[in-house]
Amino acid sequence: MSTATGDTEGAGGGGGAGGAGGIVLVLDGWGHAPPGPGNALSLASTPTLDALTSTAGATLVQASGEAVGLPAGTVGNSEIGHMVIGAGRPLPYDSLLVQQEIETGALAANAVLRRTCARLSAGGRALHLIGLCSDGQIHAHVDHLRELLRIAAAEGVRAVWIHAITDGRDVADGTAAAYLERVEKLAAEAGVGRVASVVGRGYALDKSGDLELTRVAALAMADGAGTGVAHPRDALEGPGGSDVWVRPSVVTGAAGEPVGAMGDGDAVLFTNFRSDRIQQLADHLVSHLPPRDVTVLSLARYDTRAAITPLVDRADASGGLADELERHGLRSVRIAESEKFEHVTYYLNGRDARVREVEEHVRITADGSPDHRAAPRMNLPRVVAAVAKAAGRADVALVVANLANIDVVGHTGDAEATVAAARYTDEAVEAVCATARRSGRWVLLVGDHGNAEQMSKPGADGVARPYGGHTVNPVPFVVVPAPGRPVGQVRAGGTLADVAPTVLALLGRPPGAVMTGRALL
Ligand SMILES: O=C(O)[C@H](O)COP(=O)(O)O
Ligand SMILES: [Mn+2]
Ligand SMILES: [Mn+2]
Repeated sequence: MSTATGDTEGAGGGGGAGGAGGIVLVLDGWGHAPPGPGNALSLASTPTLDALTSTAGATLVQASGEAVGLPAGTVGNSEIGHMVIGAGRPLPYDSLLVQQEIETGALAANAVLRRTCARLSAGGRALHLIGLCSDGQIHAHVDHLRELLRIAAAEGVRAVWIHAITDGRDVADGTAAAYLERVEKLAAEAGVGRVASVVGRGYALDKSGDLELTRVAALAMADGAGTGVAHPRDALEGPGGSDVWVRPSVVTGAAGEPVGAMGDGDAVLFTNFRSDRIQQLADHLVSHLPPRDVTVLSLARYDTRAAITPLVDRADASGGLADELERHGLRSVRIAESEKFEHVTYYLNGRDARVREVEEHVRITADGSPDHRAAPRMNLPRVVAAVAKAAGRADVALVVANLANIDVVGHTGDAEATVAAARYTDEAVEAVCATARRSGRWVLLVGDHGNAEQMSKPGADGVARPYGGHTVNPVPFVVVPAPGRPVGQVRAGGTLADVAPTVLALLGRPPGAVMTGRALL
């Protein structure tokens, strides 16, 4: 992963910039939908964004589904959004690659998976499947679990334990019971598999570094240490208050013993296709399991410290904006709060942790794990100040900043807090545009996927519930010209793949050789 610096500029020097250069603002979760009661963006007072999105420099671009390299009809997400913004082309995302390997039969023929199943079958040992149980398609999909259960049964594995992680963030809260029921049905259809533990994603998928949350999740899955329940759905009755915070619960047998603790000779397969939130748990589990000799695999490649063998590998994302800026010797400063720091560095660079000589990373850190519902402004003033500081430097060609509020607060599902987040974001955009005018820079604003424009959604039972997940809506794309340098009408019908070519054009450079996107100017 990328190196982090404090609120001051990171190390590094060199690399002049032709002209004053520009500022790219990724407004995370900034989707477009008609005004309406569930659209927090249209409900909020956002005079600056309203004016900017009504200019000739504004259009809508696609940020979901096949336009960015996701399965058709799939909502966008921050990882693929920032990867495609950086790559200048759609990238087959891990969820699409897994789906393709299921459809072609390649996953069922995977040598590592078949060898592992054969060993478990011969030795009477268990396979443990750990993953987010929903069809949110941001981190995982229960359809992938269905295929893995089918393969395990076909390969003769007789003991398969499912360690279910409940969602409530990528799908509506209050739907965990329906998904648990769906998982049990999938196991019954496959003829193998039982739920052994149920843990909320707040514990199991923490990525803030709160290792106590990770520890209690891992102990429930590995050792059967947690609140004992007779049936998986009983875990939802606990005090957690939401699907996200279902306390680590363990299904127990007649004598109160955990039914599916991990034993010597077992194997674990993580079924999330996205790494950033499960890697903390995976690393902890790998270090906790010994002296038990347990094989650990993952469905897709993870950015863990431990070497975990993936069943499906990643697409190449090199040759993007970071490589082109380096090739032209153009210095960039990347700025974001912790929640989105990896996105404007590691993911924008194509999941490449190398910090280039012409790159500086600024992480704006928050104290503790803040309650975003109560504090929707987050650390915006410090992000804006860091942007102004970088924009004031003549050696900086490009400032890239992520304004996280609309998405991070949107994920709480609290429409009122998200309206406030949108208002604060509008103020921040006005401040950045003023900085740009003072420093003679252009500004490019773009969403990475939708979220706040849809804050309610009917659940599986048809009942409208608060919805904090992402959408398939297009996102606004706006170029604010540098003072005295008009840009004219931007082209309609674009996608996130056109952002990097547009940035390079604004910097007076051609698109990268492997970029299929084209400048929208
Ligand atoms: O991980 C999360 O916070 C959400 O599940 C996905 O949000 P992101 O794709 O915007 O990070
Ligand atoms: Mn995002
Ligand atoms: Mn999000």
